[in-house]
Amino acid sequence: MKIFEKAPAKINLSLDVLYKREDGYHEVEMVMTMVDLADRIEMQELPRDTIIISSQAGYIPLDEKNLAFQAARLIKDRYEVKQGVYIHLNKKIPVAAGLAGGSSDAAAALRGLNRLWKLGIPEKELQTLGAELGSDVPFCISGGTAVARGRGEKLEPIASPPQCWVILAKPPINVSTAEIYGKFNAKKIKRQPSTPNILAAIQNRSFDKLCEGLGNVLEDVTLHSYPEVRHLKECMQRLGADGVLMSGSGPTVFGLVSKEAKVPRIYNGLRGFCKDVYAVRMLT
Ligand SMILES: C[C@](O)(CO)[C@H](O)COP(=O)(O)OP(=O)(O)OC[C@H]1O[C@@H](n2ccc(N)nc2=O)[C@H](O)[C@@H]1O
Ligand SMILES: Nc1ncnc2c1ncn2[C@@H]1O[C@H](COP(=O)(O)OP(=O)(O)OP(=O)(O)O)[C@@H](O)[C@H]1O
Repeated sequence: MKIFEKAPAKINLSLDVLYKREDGYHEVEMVMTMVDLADRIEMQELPRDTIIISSQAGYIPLDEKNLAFQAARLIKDRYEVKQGVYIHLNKKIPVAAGLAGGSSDAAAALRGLNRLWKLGIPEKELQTLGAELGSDVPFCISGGTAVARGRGEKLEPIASPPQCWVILAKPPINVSTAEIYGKFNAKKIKRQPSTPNILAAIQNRSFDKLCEGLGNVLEDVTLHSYPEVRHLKECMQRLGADGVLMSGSGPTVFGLVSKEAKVPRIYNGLRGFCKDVYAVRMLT
């Protein structure tokens, strides 16, 4: 049997860091939502006890470093599944971009293998498993829009933001999440927390307040270390996006745009100097 799962990209509408924890992770509070830029994952059962990963993308690991491989191994070990699986990743989400591409693949593999092997694992339990693979994986299991707390695994689903266009642009650099959290100094934050403002904007269905409320405390760290990200953010603002923010630890910058007529101008303006540009919708 062969099954398919979609693995959409996420963006952070807010990202507040409360403090650094004893375990080295940071306690966060953030609002995340999905956009309709997605990898497509194909899973096929193998009679042999093996996990094989392939992808059309030449630039991701295909061995045990791949998060989809780790997801398959975890579910096989935990539920004593003897069959194997062949997983093909049709990558569309740029890698190491701050869009949770690998995390979403891992979540899609957990959801898909739960179906393929008829394990009947409830969603909450899949999220607990996912947390062993990465902080963004639990959110990617359920998707939608949610407030994430803890290190990202404590989720509270909320209403979707007002519908709009999302323009994503990734400069040609890779940014390590560990490096950015490592350089972040919680004591030096100048900004007010953004999460309450985003929650209020969503509750009031106000696109303007959503744009005003956008905030990510990791942005200053990445913009300081990688000036090309700052340049991209300034370009997107100049081209007329209504609200602009870096997603996650970067380097992807997203712009929210309410009027469809403005999208081609911003898209084409960015494409002039940046290869990875996407105009997508939020997934509601
Ligand atoms: C930046 C975000 O993408 C925002 O959604 C997430 O907070 C990071 O999620 P992720 O990439 O799934 O992160 P993980 O793979 O769990 O962790 C990568 C590294 O980021 C740092 N990390 C991650 C999450 C967190 N709450 N605090 C941290 O300090 C840790 O150094 C960790 O070693
Ligand atoms: N299935 C996968 N797809 C993409 N990258 C993967 C995958 N599995 C492992 N990786 C590795 O994970 C690293 C981070 O890639 P990913 O695209 O998940 O980053 P990201 O979008 O910044 O994630 P996040 O937003 O969760 O921090 C890369 O170095 C990549 O080699």
